Parts: sequence; C-alpha cells; structure tokens
Amino acid sequence: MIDIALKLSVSDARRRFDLDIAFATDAPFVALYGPSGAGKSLTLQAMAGLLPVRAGHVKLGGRALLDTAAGIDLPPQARGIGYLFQHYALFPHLSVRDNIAFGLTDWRRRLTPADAARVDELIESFGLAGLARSKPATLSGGQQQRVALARALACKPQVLLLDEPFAALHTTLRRQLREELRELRRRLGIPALIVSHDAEDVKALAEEVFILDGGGLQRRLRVDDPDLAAALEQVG
Ligand SMILES: Nc1ncnc2c1ncn2[C@@H]1O[C@H](COP(=O)(O)OP(=O)(O)OP(=O)(O)O)[C@@H](O)[C@H]1O
Repeated sequence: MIDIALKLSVSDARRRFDLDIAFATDAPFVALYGPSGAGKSLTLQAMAGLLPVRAGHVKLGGRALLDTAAGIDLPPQARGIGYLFQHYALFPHLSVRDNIAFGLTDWRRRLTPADAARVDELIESFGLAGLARSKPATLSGGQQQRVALARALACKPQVLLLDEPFAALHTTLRRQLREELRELRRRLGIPALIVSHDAEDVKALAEEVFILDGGGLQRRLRVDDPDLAAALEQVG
C-alpha cells in the first residue's frame, strides 16, 4: 500500500508552486499523469525525501517514511526507495559499474563483497556486462535507461519511482522496454509509480492512474475504467 499526503511549496525569486496531494492505493503499478508543470516530479521527489514537506505523510506498506505530525522524516537513503530520475541523471564521470554501485559505496567509494556481488548481478541481468567500464555518454539511450534502472534497484528498494523512464527513446524501443519493465516489476514484486506524458505508457503499464493538475489530484481512474482513454486524451 502506498499512502501519501503531501503539502509543500517550492519557490524562487519570481515563482511559487504549491503542491497539495493525497492518495492511498494498493495498485502494484500506479501512473501519475498530467500536463507539464502539474507537480508530478515534485510528488516523486517529496516521496523520496528530496524535498522538504510542510505537512503530511509518506507510508509504504504501513511503514512511515515521513509523518510530520509524529516527527518522522527518514533521510532519502533510509527510505528504501528506488528512483529513476527524469533524463536518468547518470554521473558522467563514472563508469557504468560505478554509477550502479554509487548508492552502495561508502565515502571512500568502497563496496562490501556482498554489495559488489549485487552490482555484478545487476550488470549481468541488465545485459550491461560488455559496457561495465564505459562512461554514460558513450551509451545508447536504451543502454543508459538500463543503467539508470539498475542503479535504482541496487539498494533493493521497497518501491520504485520512475520519472519519465522512456522519454528519450524512440517508439520501437519504448514498446520493448515497457514490456521489460512490466515483467521486471512483476518479478521483483514491489510497487512502482511512474510519471509519464505518454498515454500509451499509462495504458500498457498502470493498474491505476492519478491525473494531476495545478499541484493537486484531479481524478483517479482504474485502468479498466471505460472513461480512461477519454480522460487521458483530454489531458494530452
Ligand atoms: N525550485 C522551484 N522553484 C519554483 N518553482 C518550481 C521549483 N521546482 C519546480 N517548480 C515548478 O513547480 C511546477 C511543478 O513542477 P514538476 O517538475 O513537478 O512538474 P511536472 O508535472 O513533473 O512537469 P513535467 O511533466 O513537465 O516534468 C512547475 O511549474 C515548476 O516550474
């Protein structure tokens, strides 16, 4: 069960944006859908502990990662969240292997033998063995996506947050990787939350869809809801 309630504001000298969103769901694959600037990425960032939340909670399977009323606010690395960032945010100066290992290393960049074995296993299972020493800039879009996904999974997360995981990919690859992602999530048995602009991603992957606009939740629909296609089209 993913259970969130988030009230927060972000601002710079000229702009301010207020996010006020709450939902609880048992769906294994959830999509956040909505126009550009609706607050989708901010929702993921707040769940992961990357943004200060004024009031609210983030609960995963009954475990509170954040609960402002109870004074609970776990740091990002203690939340058990795997995060695939928009545009992947791979470290350009690190090899594929070091990117995947990044969250597991200590301050000297050392891995325990168990974590090193985990990294090797991820490299193998994502078909990256021949690329382990390469830098991200030398990889194709699909290969970069696999590295980002492997990095998100390195910490054995309890939930996977995916911000536009297919945005940089062309249609055929997108379709193939969608399939792979669906299989992977099923195999891992953890819930996933995806942000996407693409109605096809939503229809292919999600069991439940949350439509956001202006920093709030507009509507929630099950994927078998007869209104889904029209609701997605209206936003798109
Ligand atoms: N630090 C900040 N200061 C001011 N405004 C911000 C800040 N960070 C984000 N915003 C604004 O908050 C709004 C929501 O941003 P968010 O990244 O969540 O949108 P989104 O729904 O993910 O959009 P997209 O689909 O284009 O990625 C946007 O208008 C954005 O410009």
